[in-house]
Amino acid sequence: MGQLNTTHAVATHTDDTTLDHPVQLSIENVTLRFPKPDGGEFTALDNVCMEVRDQEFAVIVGPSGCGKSSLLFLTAGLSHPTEGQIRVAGETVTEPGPDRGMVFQGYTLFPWLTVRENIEFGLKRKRVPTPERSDIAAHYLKEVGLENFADNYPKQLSGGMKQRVAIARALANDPKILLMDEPFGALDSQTRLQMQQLLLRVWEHKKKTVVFVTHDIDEAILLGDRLFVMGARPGHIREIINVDILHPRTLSLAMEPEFIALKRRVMALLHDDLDEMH
Ligand SMILES: Nc1ncnc2c1ncn2[C@@H]1O[C@H](COP(=O)(O)OP(=O)(O)OP(=O)(O)O)[C@@H](O)[C@H]1O
Repeated sequence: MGQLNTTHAVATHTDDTTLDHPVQLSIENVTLRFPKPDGGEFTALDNVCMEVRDQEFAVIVGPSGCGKSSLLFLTAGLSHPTEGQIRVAGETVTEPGPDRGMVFQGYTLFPWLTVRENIEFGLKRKRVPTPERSDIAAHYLKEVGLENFADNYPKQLSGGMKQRVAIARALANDPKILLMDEPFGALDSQTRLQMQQLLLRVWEHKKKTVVFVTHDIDEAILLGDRLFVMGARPGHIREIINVDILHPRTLSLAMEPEFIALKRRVMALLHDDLDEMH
């Protein structure tokens, strides 16, 4: 594939700079079962294997109930696999830790702290000295465009602004991986598009390893380097799709043939899955 006559270029595999990066997240033969109320067990995830490389933007996309959130919760250390293991930078995950930053759909800011204090929260816990803390907070306030809201409380912010604070707070701790579970799911469509652009810009600056869960195919293709398409009953990885489109990416990408072809491919996979469920 070569250059397009548009603002978005399609990468060849030799352009793909993350291919030779070390593996940052490794999900190894992970099975997750829950006890059923009437006895027996329900298998939510079946032998899931995936690897995410340093600086890669990985998107997990799939139908409702296929286990996307469960996989992210396991990676966060908020729950434990029935079988298999998860490693971050080679270390087995046993509990939540500062190496994994989390941004979820619900606004999880501390309501009694200002925007600046929310962003500084993790740094304070790590006993980072005050001047350094202030510099880091100022940097991330600027990164998410909230310099003028540093002293506001969460209740004074819109939904999009709250999620910008959540992103800044997660990044301020300099995690190895940013875990994002439908972070824009509660936002109106216009704000959601703006947030996607903001996240892309921040990612293009910071090049953090990201694992992002969504059921929105457009969002998945716009943001992701690789899509892990999941199927349900039980949850499994159906296919891994490379999104060979160079950055910077903008919303106009959705009009381009490569984007539409990828969207068709993912939709076909998800529809197959729905057909199997009926
Ligand atoms: N604590 C639990 N106890 C029993 N079953 C659970 C539990 N948590 C999740 N499940 C089940 O596991 C399956 C996967 O759930 P999960 O929330 O991970 O899916 P999802 O793909 O994130 O769905 P959605 O897109 O609707 O949020 C679902 O069938 C869900 O009902």
